[in-house]
Amino acid sequence: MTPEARIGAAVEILDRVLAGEAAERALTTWARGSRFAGSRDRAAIRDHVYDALRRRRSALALSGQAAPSGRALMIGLLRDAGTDPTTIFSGQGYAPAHLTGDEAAALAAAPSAAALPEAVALDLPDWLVAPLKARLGADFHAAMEAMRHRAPIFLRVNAARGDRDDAMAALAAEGIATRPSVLAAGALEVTDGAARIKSSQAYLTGLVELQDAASQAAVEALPLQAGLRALDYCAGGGGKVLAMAARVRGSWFAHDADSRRMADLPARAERAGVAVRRLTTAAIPGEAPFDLVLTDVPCTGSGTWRRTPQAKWTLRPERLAALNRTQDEILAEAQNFVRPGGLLAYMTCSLLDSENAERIAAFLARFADFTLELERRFSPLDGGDGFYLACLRRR
Ligand SMILES: C[S@@+](CC[C@H](N)C(=O)[O-])C[C@H]1O[C@@H](n2cnc3c(N)ncnc32)[C@H](O)[C@@H]1O
Repeated sequence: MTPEARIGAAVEILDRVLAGEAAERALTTWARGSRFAGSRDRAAIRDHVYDALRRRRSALALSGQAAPSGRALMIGLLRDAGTDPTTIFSGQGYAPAHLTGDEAAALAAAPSAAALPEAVALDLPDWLVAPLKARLGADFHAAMEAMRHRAPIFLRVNAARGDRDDAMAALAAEGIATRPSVLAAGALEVTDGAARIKSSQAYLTGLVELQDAASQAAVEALPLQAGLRALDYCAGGGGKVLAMAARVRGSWFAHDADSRRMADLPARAERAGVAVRRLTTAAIPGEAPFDLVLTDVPCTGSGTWRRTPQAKWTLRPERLAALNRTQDEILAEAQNFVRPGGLLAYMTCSLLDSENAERIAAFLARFADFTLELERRFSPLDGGDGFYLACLRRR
């Protein structure tokens, strides 16, 4: 496909996403109906679509148009990249059709990138600027600029299967280039060949797992002693419990309010060479107390919006408030299962204080037998996703 045809495909897919379809689904549907597209084409189109979704607000402003559409976003994105959109929207061959009179007039009247208001230039909903500034301070601008770009891909080396050098060599032999990340001892950043990861032997045999480096760093910061009994209370697919189990020997338990979310956990644990027992909510009291209860709670995911940019635009204050209530409830439930002297760990992939330090302050005000022992905050400027960890010790 020509570069113009790829942009035409992105326009088509973006229109479906703007009409309410999930980006992944729209990309897959398009690829199924477009067998002529090779893997490089699909990767380039995917990049266009995700760039446009991350930079939806600035791209629309740079197009000069009022209503978002695939064409408007791609016109704005091209302008942002310093390309004259009329050279791509040429109507020739498989290129998208010429700019209409209205599109050309809007483009001529559109502001320059330098003239965009802060929230528009940084691609943020207005209401999130103040809380993010409060949290990030002097890093606000650089961190939000980082969030406008594609996130790096990280692997976690499974210490139960091999060390970092083994993993780098095995991956390199399969055409996947990596470099060590400074964020976590077991983290590798993928620099080439990411599309091959899931079919590689290193992945299929459990030597490496896909996991963001900040998540890995948070798990590495947990004080884990060999022989401990630990419950991952919001286990989902098991990313955290598998990372903990790879670090030290212990008895590992996993729970999720929606047990279907743990469906893949047995296969992942087997691949990783660790044992994790799944528990229903009713079975937890029979196994409690635990030395460690981890609550990797549902959150806005504001630290991961590079990967899930649609979520940035759909979040509303009411949804954030509802999440805060759930976060408080989960902490209040989970503390029941921590032994005296044990640890309650709280994690989010959010940058917002209202989901992080404020929840911990609310918890400590309510449960006087816990003290804050450790707190870590990660921003995209550290290299991985935005992430938060608090460890609370029960007296
Ligand atoms: C951020 S995800 C967990 C991700 C997972 N720990 C991982 O590393 O792959 C949050 C999980 O909390 C679960 N959840 C929501 N409400 C819950 C509750 N009241 N008790 C336990 N789990 C809950 C959700 O079903 C979801 O799977």
